[in-house]
Amino acid sequence: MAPVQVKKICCIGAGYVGGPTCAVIALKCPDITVTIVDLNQARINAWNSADFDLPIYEPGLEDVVRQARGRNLFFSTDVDKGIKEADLIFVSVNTPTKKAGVGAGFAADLNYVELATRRIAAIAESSKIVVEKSTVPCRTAESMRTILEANSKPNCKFQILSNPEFLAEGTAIQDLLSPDRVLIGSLQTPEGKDACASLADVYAHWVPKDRILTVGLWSSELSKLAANAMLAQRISSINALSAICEATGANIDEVAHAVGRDSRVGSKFLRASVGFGGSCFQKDILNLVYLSESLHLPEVAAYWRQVVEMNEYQKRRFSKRVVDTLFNTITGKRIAVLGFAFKADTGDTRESAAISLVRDFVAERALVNIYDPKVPHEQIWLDLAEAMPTTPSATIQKQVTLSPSALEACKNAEAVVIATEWKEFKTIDWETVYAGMNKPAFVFDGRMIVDVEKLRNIGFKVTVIGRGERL
Ligand SMILES: NC(=O)C1=CN([C@@H]2O[C@H](COP(=O)(O)OP(=O)(O)OC[C@H]3O[C@@H](n4cnc5c(N)ncnc54)[C@H](O)[C@@H]3O)[C@@H](O)[C@H]2O)C=CC1
Ligand SMILES: O=C(O)[C@H]1O[C@H](OP(=O)(O)OP(=O)(O)OC[C@H]2O[C@@H](n3ccc(=O)[nH]c3=O)[C@H](O)[C@@H]2O)[C@H](O)[C@@H](O)[C@@H]1O
Repeated sequence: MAPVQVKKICCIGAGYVGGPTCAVIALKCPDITVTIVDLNQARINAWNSADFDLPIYEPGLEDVVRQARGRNLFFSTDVDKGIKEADLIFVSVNTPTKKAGVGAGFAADLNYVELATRRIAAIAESSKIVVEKSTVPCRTAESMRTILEANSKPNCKFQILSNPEFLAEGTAIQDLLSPDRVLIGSLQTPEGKDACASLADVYAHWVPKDRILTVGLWSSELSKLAANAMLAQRISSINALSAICEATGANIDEVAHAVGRDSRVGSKFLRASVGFGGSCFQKDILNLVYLSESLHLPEVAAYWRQVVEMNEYQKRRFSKRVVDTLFNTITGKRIAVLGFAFKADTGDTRESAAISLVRDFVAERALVNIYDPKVPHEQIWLDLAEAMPTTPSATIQKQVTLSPSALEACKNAEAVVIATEWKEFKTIDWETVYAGMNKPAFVFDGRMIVDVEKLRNIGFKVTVIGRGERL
């Protein structure tokens, strides 16, 4: 059997990964019809909206969707039709951390993957290649195969591939158009290798062949967890060093620069911060911790767990530094929090460090003004309610104000806290901010974006992550 030429792709899950990934596939493969399906009607409506008011904000995404939608890119809630017509199906559903039951707080909740897989088995009338796009624990493909084989019609054969996604939010389109690598894992059987070649042909429409890596299924699944764990580990390492810098007078920017110039270390992903956020780093590391424990490797589990613990410490340490600096109390004081997304250029707030900061400030009975250029206000209220389940919503609403601009958020504040590195925060009119603040006016930069000297000259008391006060 030769590799099949893929003509119709269905992607189950129209989220941050399924949407951009398959939109780019449609853009680059005009000969392939791509249908992205989701159970969430509101999300699909937004993808289909006449004014391209897409459900996620991602630079360059609208342009891609404008070019391909209606041509060979379709969004639909008709999951069954999508499955039936496709010869290749991406499963790109959410895999959050389990909240209850065995492995709660660590293991990945594979319920959505299983439901999607069962739906494929129930609906498919012909053979298909099923691709795990979601990030899953090692050997999930085996469970998917068992479910498919046990429930499918006799004439349907399924090949399972692992094709983890490495895009980062905020740069998703750029990452997809020019990936460092595309990873495809398959069983090393002739059928598995053929399926792998079929998917590789799809990517070969625009990705150079030497960037398409083909490996075994389990290596592919584990590589995704490993990549995220190692990226997050770099941030926790630099953040751990930032605490030493603050205590000694060293400057974390200078340390990161000096260390990163060693070509074996490399300069990327060494920016100290108020803590990493995003939907995946913590989830995927906890998943790795759970996997290690299940494999009776407690030392390995403890090693990776520390990456997450260091991140929690970093967030706590930062809010404590704010309280300590404001004379050990922030009760009744107004604090402007600039940025609520977990990083710049996204409206996503999942696991954002800003949520922890605001929660800590509210617990200290401060008044908090929040401004973010992209995060919808309803999302901020939802996140705060979830972060403070025992605090009445009336209390949260009384203490927290959502501001329409950075300048507005800073009015009458005692302190400005920069939680997200949005570009516009680099060009704030600090003189105007200073004039409108109570004195002494403090700035806490959790992202190392302000010009410290300039702000000190204006009169601000400036605290930057990873910088001690000693000169
Ligand atoms: N967000 C990111 O930047 C990245 C995420 N990933 C991984 O990709 C996967 C998806 O992540 P996101 O796109 O961020 O999640 P998401 O939550 O934005 O999207 C998942 C979508 O799947 C839909 N869905 C769930 N079950 C379904 C079903 N049975 N049928 C149809 N639709 C269904 C949900 O309604 C939702 O819209 C996760 O495993 C994640 O770890 C991987 C790389 C990057
Ligand atoms: O599996 C995933 O979901 C994705 O997770 C991350 O992507 P993402 O979380 O979107 O964004 P990153 O740029 O990695 O940033 C994550 C967090 O780390 C923080 N960060 C990043 C880099 C750095 O040097 N310092 C730092 O604090 C960011 O501000 C952000 O809060 C990975 O970079 C992607 O390769 C991966 O596909």
